[in-house]
Amino acid sequence: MCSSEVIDFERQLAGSFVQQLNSVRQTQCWHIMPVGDASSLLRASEDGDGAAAESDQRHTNDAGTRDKMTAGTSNGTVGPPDVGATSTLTNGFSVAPLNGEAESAGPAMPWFGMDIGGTLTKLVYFEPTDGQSAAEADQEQETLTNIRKYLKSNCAYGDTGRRDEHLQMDNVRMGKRSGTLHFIRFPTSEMPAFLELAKSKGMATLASTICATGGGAYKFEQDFRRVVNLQLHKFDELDCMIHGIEHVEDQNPTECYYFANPGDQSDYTTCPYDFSDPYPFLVVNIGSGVSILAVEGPDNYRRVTGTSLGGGTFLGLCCLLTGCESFEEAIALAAHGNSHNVDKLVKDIYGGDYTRFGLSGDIVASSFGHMNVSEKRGKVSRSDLAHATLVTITNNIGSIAMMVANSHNIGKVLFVGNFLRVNQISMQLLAYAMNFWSDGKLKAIFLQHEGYFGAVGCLLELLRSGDGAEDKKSTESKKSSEEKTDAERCPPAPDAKSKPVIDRGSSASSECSSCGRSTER
Ligand SMILES: Nc1ncnc2c1ncn2[C@@H]1O[C@H](COP(=O)(O)OP(=O)(O)OP(=O)(O)O)[C@@H](O)[C@H]1O
Ligand SMILES: CC(C)(CO)[C@@H](O)C(=O)NCCC(=O)O
Repeated sequence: MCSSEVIDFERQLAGSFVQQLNSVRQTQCWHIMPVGDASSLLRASEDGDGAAAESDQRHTNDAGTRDKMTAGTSNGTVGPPDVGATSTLTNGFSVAPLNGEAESAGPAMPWFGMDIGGTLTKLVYFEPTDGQSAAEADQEQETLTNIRKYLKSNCAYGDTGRRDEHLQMDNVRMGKRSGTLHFIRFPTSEMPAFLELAKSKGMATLASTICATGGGAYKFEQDFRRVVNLQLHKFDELDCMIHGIEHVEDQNPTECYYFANPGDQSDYTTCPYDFSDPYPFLVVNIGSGVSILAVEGPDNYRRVTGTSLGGGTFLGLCCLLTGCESFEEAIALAAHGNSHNVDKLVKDIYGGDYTRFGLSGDIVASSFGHMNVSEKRGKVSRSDLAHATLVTITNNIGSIAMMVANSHNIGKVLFVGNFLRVNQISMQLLAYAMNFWSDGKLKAIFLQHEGYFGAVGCLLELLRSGDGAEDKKSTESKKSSEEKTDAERCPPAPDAKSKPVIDRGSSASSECSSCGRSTER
């Protein structure tokens, strides 16, 4: 994955990360946030002003919180499109307002979408702003008003819940309503405290529909019922993510962006990517683990493969190796480290290049390959270890994404997931590697709302399914037989024992869980 340029690039990254932070702040690149956003335990209490002040400090820009493209682009084409009689928003995009009184179609408020992941829970809250009808206002319970006020007046909830104010989307269309989308996250490990907090805010008294996706929608279903008397309506996490991406991108012309000069290690300029002709594209969702999806058209995608070496691996290994306590701390350490003190390069083995197979001497031959020598172990810093861990995980994901893109003949690769949060090093490395190894044919595309698409898509699924009264996987019925899993293709034999099937993609052959026969994909 690495070349001499990658190596130099990584080196420079380490040295110049602080400089980057400063320069991107000057160019209003909102997604680069100062480190130190350390989370601790979520308490069932409000932080109020103090927390909001802490959060405000992390913003790179007070007014136009989503205008990272405006000053950072090279082509000058950035900004809201000319959409005629629409409202232009402070956050850089526009939507047509609803005419007249708001339509009351859709499930009862409040509208939440929740993605309960292996590491982080993402919550989106939709606040209608298209003018409440008198009837709606009368119906609104005091509890609901209080919850709305509580969510909106804080940027931190307890010690670990955070509202990502810089991602807020105003005048966004959801179903037949328009309003503001708020983005909130907290560690999934704090779910018990979150449920107690929700209970203390009166959620149990609201007969509302809560839709949820992610593995935790299944894992915590009983807890939601027991603690807050809520029945979860569950939706598939990958359906939700794809729909969330398409909807957010549709509402925000600057959602997608790419590095203008991925081959130039000193140029951090980003440009909005025009995603109006999207198909086919690859989605690499880097969460705790990694899922890679090939999207051929609307409601036509397939999970091609995945890897367990993802964001959770980076964080877990970093905590073990450096004693750090949070993702933010791990990223801050990595920014000051040098992975070459940890990794063994081709030239460490060959004394130079391995020319026959085009391997430059500066390519990493073996990640962490120096660490078997006690003298070298004695010399590495915590930062070097953090940097090497980040580079190892990132390069591995990039390498798998490249192989999948090439084998499926797909040129656009969307990288999403919270691993990329405040993680300029990985984004830059992915952009560089994709470009370098494909001779510029593959484009790495990043999205502003990184890890929130599942939660947005989940709320959309609720609206699509009317009152959300039944669990459904929205695209299930549309899957072609090629996309279906063995169990879906073959109806279970009456006496079939359930045998796990690992679906790692089209080239894999596996055994059908139902009939036991070998299947080629
Ligand atoms: N504040 C944070 N706390 C913990 N991890 C964070 C934080 N910010 C970013 N991360 C990174 O994001 C990853 C989780 O990303 P994401 O929320 O997209 O996945 P998830 O939904 O929890 O996991 P999965 O989809 O595999 O169930 C973590 O493993 C870590 O690398
Ligand atoms: C299990 C999920 C889908 C949960 O989001 C994710 O963590 C993942 O895709 N992990 C990688 C699993 C694999 O090895 O394919």
